[in-house]
Amino acid sequence: MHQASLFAAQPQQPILDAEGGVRYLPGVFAPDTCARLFAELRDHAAWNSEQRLMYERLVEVPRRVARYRIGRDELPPLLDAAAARVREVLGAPFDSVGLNLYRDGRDSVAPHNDKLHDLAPGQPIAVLSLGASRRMTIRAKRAPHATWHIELEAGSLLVMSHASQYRYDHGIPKDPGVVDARISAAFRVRREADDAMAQRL
Ligand SMILES: O=C(O)CCC(=O)C(=O)O
Ligand SMILES: [Fe+2]
Repeated sequence: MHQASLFAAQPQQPILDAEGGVRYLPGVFAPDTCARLFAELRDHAAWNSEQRLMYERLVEVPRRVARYRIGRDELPPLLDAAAARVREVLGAPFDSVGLNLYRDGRDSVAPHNDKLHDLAPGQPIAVLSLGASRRMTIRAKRAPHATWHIELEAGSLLVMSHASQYRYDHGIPKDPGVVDARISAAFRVRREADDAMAQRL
């Protein structure tokens, strides 16, 4: 089975497809920008605990989350600036951002693909990492389940194509060695925003 670990100082593209596959871009944001944004989000984002139905029981998801519509909700100011930068770097009209707060290595996100029904086809999903590094596991849904482990460092963008969500799951496994917090900001383009833009062209 294909297994690869990436701990990269250079851009990487572990998965290829017609929409850019999966790319890891380290160092897009400078360390001091990341530190300020991390502190702003940790202290001022509208964090929620969410519950999920699992085996007919409601359980709390093992992280905190917050969501904003870019251009419609009032974003924490540094997040607004970061969103503009991510739009510019990737040339995609991101209009929503989902935040995840992993308080320490006991927090995690289970393997999943991002729900595609309200996302614009052909547009990427970009995950900005802040705070502690955490390892993302990306795994092909089909046997023999090729797997990549990518160390997501502060300041990096992990960019996943829309198409990749059909063929791969991604997750952040628990890691007892991690004692510090991490925040990720997942930028997405909603389907309706893309339609509205197409109608204006
Ligand atoms: O925190 C991460 O790096 C991944 C988050 C994620 O997969 C999601 O919000 O859908
Ligand atoms: Fe995800």
